[in-house]
Formats: sequence, C-alpha cells, structure tokens
Amino acid sequence: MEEEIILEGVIEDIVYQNKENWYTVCVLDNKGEPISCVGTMPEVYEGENLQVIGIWCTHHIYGKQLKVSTFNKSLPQTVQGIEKYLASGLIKGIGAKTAHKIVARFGTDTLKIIEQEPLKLTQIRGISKDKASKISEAYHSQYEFREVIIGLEEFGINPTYAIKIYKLYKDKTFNIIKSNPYILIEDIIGIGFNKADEIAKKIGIEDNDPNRIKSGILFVLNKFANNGHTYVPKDILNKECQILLNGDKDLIENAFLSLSFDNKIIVKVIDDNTIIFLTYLYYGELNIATKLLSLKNGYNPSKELLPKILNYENEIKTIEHELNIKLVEEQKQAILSSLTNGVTVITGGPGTGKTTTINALLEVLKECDCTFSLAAPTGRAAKRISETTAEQAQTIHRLLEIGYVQDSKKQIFNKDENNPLEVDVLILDEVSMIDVVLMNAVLKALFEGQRLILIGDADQLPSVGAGNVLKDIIQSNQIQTIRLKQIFRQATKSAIINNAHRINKGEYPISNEKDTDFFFMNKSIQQEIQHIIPDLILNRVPKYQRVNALKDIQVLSPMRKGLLGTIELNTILQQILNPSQKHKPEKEYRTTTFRVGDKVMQIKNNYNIPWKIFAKNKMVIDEGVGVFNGDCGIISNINSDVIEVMFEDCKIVDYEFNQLDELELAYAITIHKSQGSEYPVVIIPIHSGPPMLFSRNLLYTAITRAKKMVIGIGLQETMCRMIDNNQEIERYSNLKRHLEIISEQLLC
Ligand SMILES: Nc1ncnc2c1ncn2[C@@H]1O[C@H](COP(=O)(O)OP(=O)(O)OP(=O)(O)O)[C@@H](O)[C@H]1O
Repeated sequence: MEEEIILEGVIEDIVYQNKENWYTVCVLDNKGEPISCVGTMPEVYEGENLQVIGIWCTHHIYGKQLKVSTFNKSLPQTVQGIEKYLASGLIKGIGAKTAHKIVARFGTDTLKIIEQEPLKLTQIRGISKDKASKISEAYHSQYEFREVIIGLEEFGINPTYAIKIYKLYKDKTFNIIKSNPYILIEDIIGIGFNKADEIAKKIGIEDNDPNRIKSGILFVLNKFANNGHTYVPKDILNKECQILLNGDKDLIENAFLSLSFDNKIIVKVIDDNTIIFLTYLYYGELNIATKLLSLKNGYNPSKELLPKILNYENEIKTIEHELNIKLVEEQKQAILSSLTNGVTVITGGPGTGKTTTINALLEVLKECDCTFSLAAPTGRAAKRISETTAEQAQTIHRLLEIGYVQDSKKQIFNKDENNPLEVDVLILDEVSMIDVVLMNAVLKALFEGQRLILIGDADQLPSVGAGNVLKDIIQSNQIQTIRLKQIFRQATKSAIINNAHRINKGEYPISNEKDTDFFFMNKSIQQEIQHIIPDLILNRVPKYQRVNALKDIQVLSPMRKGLLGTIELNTILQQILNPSQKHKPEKEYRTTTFRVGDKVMQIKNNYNIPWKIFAKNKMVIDEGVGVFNGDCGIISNINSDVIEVMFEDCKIVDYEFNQLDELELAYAITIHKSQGSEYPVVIIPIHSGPPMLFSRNLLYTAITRAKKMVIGIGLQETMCRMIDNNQEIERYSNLKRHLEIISEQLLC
C-alpha cells in the first residue's frame, strides 16, 4: 500500500470544481511549493487553509498530484487570504472588487464582521442593508454545510455521500441520522445495510435497536431477491437474520410483525409453511397473474378478424407462398393461437423456428390490419429481432417510456394503466430474461382486448432479477402455450444447434468434426488456458472466420473469480488486446484501469444517465437517457472529468469518475451477463468450479449465444459433469400458484 501523507497550505488556485459532486482539482501553496491536489473536496475556496491527507499518484497528462482522501480546512488568517477567499465566488454578491473593498476596510476582522455584525458592511459603498444580510446568510449556509460534512466524516461518511445526505435532509441531517441511520438505506443510493450498520455503531446505536433488526430483515430479503427469489421460507429467513444481526428470536419475530404492519413485507402460510415476501414482489406476481388472466379472458376476436380466423387455412397458404416456406403444424398453431387468444406463449430451443413463426405471424397481423409492437428485454435482443424481422423492435424500457427520476432508486414508466400502449398486439421476445418487476410494468400498460405474445426458450437461465416468470407461466398450464420442437434441416447443419439440443436432453456434444462450428480443446492447466485464449482471439479464430477480434469474439466464463474467471481474464486480455501506450489516456478506478479502446460493459440498469448520438459533423441527432445492464461498448475518450463510452448502437455516454462502479471491462463476461445476447464466436473456459453453478442450463445458455463458432477450452470431464448436473437451483416464486388459484376462482 502506498503511504498516506499529510500536507498543509493555502489554496492558491481552484483549477476545476464540479459543484454537483464536488470533485475538485486545486493548487495548494505548501511553504512556497505548489502542490496539485485532486479529490472530493466540498466547499473549498481559494484563500482557505487546507490540511490534506492523501497519496501521491502520477497522471499521464498532469504529472505528479496528491489524491486526497480526507481534508480539514480552516478559515484564512491573512488579509490576502481573506480577500482571495471572499473573491472566490463563495458568497453570492461578492466579486473581486467588493472583496477588495471589504477587506481594505475591515482587514483580518472581515469574516467576524460578516458572521456577527453584517450591518457594518453597509459602510462600504454599493452594499445595501439587503445585500449585507444576503451576504451574511450565504456565509452562514456554507458554514452549516461545512459543519455537516465534517460531522458526518466522524461517522465514517465520506464527502461524496455527505453531500447527497445534506442535499436531502438539509439542517435536519444530524437529527435524522442520529435517530435512525438505517433510513439512509432507503434514501441514499449506494448506502446499504452494512454501511448504515457501520454508521450506527459509530453513533452508539445498540445491536438490539428495532430499526436495525427491521433493516437487517429487509436486507436479507433483498439479498434473496437479488438471487432471483420472490419470497423466502420463514425458517430460512430467521436463520439468516440471526447470523447477520446477532439478534434474539423474539426481537426478530417482533420486527416481522412491525414490518408486516408497515406493509413492507407480506407473510403468507402456504401448505403449512410460512413464507415471507417483500411487498412489491408479492403484489408484482399477483398483478401479473391477475392481468394475464384478464387479458386471456377479456379478448374476443373482432368482427373484422373473425372471417380471417375462419378462413385461416387459406390465409396461412398465402403467407407460406409469400415467405416461400411450408409451416409445420406447431407453427400454424402458434399463429392461430396468437389470433384467437388474449395471451399466447411460444417456446422452443435454438433452430426450432421461433423467428420464422414471428415473421409469418407479422404477415398475418398486417393482413388483418392489426397494429403491433415488438420488444425485448435488452438492447441487443431488440436489435437482433429488428434484423431478423425487418420490423422496428425496441427495448421494453423504451417501449414503456422509462422516466427520468433524479437521485431516486425508483424507476418510473410513462406507459401504464392511465397511459396504455396503443397497439392491438404486443410481441415480446427473450421472455426468459424478464423478471417480475418488468413483466408487471408491461402488463400495467396493457388493457383487456389487447393481445400479448410471449416468445422465449424456457431452458435458458432464468432472469437475473427476481421471479421465474416464463417457466411459472408455462408450468401453470393456464396460458395457451405452443412448444416448437422440430429442429429444421437448415438448423441441423449447425453443430452448435445440434449440440445445444443434445445438451438440453442430457447428451454430450459432438465436437471437432470436419467442417464443424463446435470445438473443444482439452487442456488441464489453467495457466495454459489463460495463454491460449488471447492467441485464439488474436490469431487463430480470425484466420478461420472473418471476424473482428474485439467485437465479434466473446469470452464467456462461468465465474467472476479464479484463474479463468472474468476478473483475471479481463486483466490478461486487456494487456494483450489493448496494452498501455504512452499517449493512450487511462483512468484507474479501484482495482481496474480503464483505457481508451477498452471493451466495457454496463453492469446495472441506470435509467437516468444521458446518452447522445452524433452525426459525422458532430451534430447531435438523437438523445435520451438510460443505459442498461449488459450493454457493451468501447471507451472512446478519457479526459480529466469523464470516461466517454460509445455503445454498440452508437450512443455516446459520459461516465463521471464516481459512476465507474457501473462499468466493467468486457473482454470476458459471465455467462449470466450474456443472456439475450448473441455473438459470432464464443469462447468458453470450462475447468473447475462449484457444482451449484456448473449446471446444464449454464452451459446451454453459453453455447446458444454463438452464431458461427463455439470453442470450449478446458476439461472435457467438467463439461460432461455440467451436462449431468440438471439440478436447477430452486427459485422461490409464487406466480404459478397465483395463476392456478385465480383461474380456479374465476371458474367458480
Ligand atoms: N417450417 C419450416 N420449414 C423449413 N425450414 C424452416 C421452417 N421454419 C424455420 N425453418 C428454418 O429453420 C432455421 C431456424 O429457424 P428460426 O431462425 O426461425 O429458429 P429460431 O427458433 O428463431 O432459432 P434461434 O433461437 O436459434 O434464433 C432457419 O434456417 C429457418 O429458415
């Protein structure tokens, strides 16, 4: 670890200051020697005395500078210091000229006068009574802000969070935090239970504090939700909470009651088991079930559509003629169901004709003058469906017109029950990736009489977010589901597709045959695999296939950690594919170095971040907000403020440095993150890892991402073990049950 040093001096110059996050670059006069300091330094002004603690670092353009982690400041003592301080823009209404006049009059007493006897300022020409009191007010409010920042620092809250907290609570900051620091979890993005708990300890809040116990329970429930569960059995939740909170059982039981009373959790007894939901997930699943059944039951084909349905066989013949294809029975059923039912699910593995069915269906819909929208959960999936259907498709977020919610964890969709989608039919692709929250939002924007068609492969990994939406819908048997099973001749030529189906059935893949697109390289030493992967990307694959090494070849690893995990592989691949060069800008952030030319991925949904698309002449031709989990791009520029990323759809996004925890290098990504994406070539290191993770559907998902070539590399026996491991990790979800129960109630 580099050694922290302490320096003191007067701020000579504020070179740069971002007033939103207070990222500051300033020059400190340290006994006559100018020192460049950078870091989050709220409300520092020229002329002030600063004591800074930080480490030395070297910026590739600006040279040696002190990266400040903590600072203290005191008011300037000298006449020159005070004048500089006042002239710095700190107080509205005082510029350089007025500052000079005030200091010339009051000398080193200036600040005391402003604070305690502001009326004396009226002795100076040009300062009225009103202006004098405004100057005093501005001085006080910045003083209060500074006190809060310093006070919060004592609770272990760094200036970045302190600013956000002060902005929200203002002069009530201390009262609110001292009485319940756990409130920060709900109010401040980036503060979770562990951080709030640390703050609480510093304040002296006891372990048995009811707010702590309640927050701990919600924290555990959220942890389960992040792993895909919509509820947790009470006995499991109890155990986890006792470990986390060291709390006694009665206190936890009381907290359950209190949370339930406050409508934060829902407690249900199902088949003698008590299960606990976060409220939004309980109602999310309930609303999905209710709405799906109301769409199912509320749809009656219109007078215009009925003759087409009756004359369906002829309609199909026309479409077959137009598309020059003979649809199989299942495909025809899928189309008929989409015309006659309010909700239809079309599911099948790769190459079973899903896209062809959508294409035929779109023709029928156009024939019938039905309006439709096509959407998918990720930008990549939407782009793919646009390409294969030649119809405009968009992300579900865009379709629902996601709103801009500043400084809030909540997402808002403009399309909802009050402002529904105005189409006859909504077609959603890659539904296996849709979680409860998103499906609920989609269904809110539909009304009885509209039709919903859900397309997906239920054998893919389930959604990253909570719920098991597609599987629950299919397994409930309450929604018309068409299973496409036939693998078409065209598709059977591909070893990737054949092997995907073999794996899905529990059979081992056939690899390395002549003219195949499916390879497996048996290698047992992980370090050797680390060397081979870059060679494959740079040399061997581009010789065999016409592909762009950076864009078209994707390494998909089962894990983040370990020698073949994404973290290690990204470091190696970055060194080889985009090495450090003298004039290539880079930015270190935590353990990652981001460099111009790097392939990166957004790792969480950010609904607020602005993007722009530029024409060649640098004119903005489109702009909006939102970059989503899994979106990939290339770093196109780095300057002293931001990292600029160009995403695959030419959207340019500026990341401020404090947003960099949303970005990761993406030379290698996890299989989970690859869901819904397709790449020409996929390289999958398969060596060793936890059996829970190394499952059949993980391998199936990885392989079905590839269009032209799959290269597995590692231990064949591990791959076989993955195929044998069909134990899907149980997801606690309740949608299937809701669908069954509500259907039964509707029948009664
Ligand atoms: N009825 C059919 N008769 C003959 N060939 C068909 C038929 N339906 C689809 N195909 C062909 O089968 C291949 C796979 O079809 P399609 O792309 O529609 O499947 P998919 O399920 O969307 O595949 P993936 O999930 O891999 O994208 C294509 O070459 C398509 O032209």
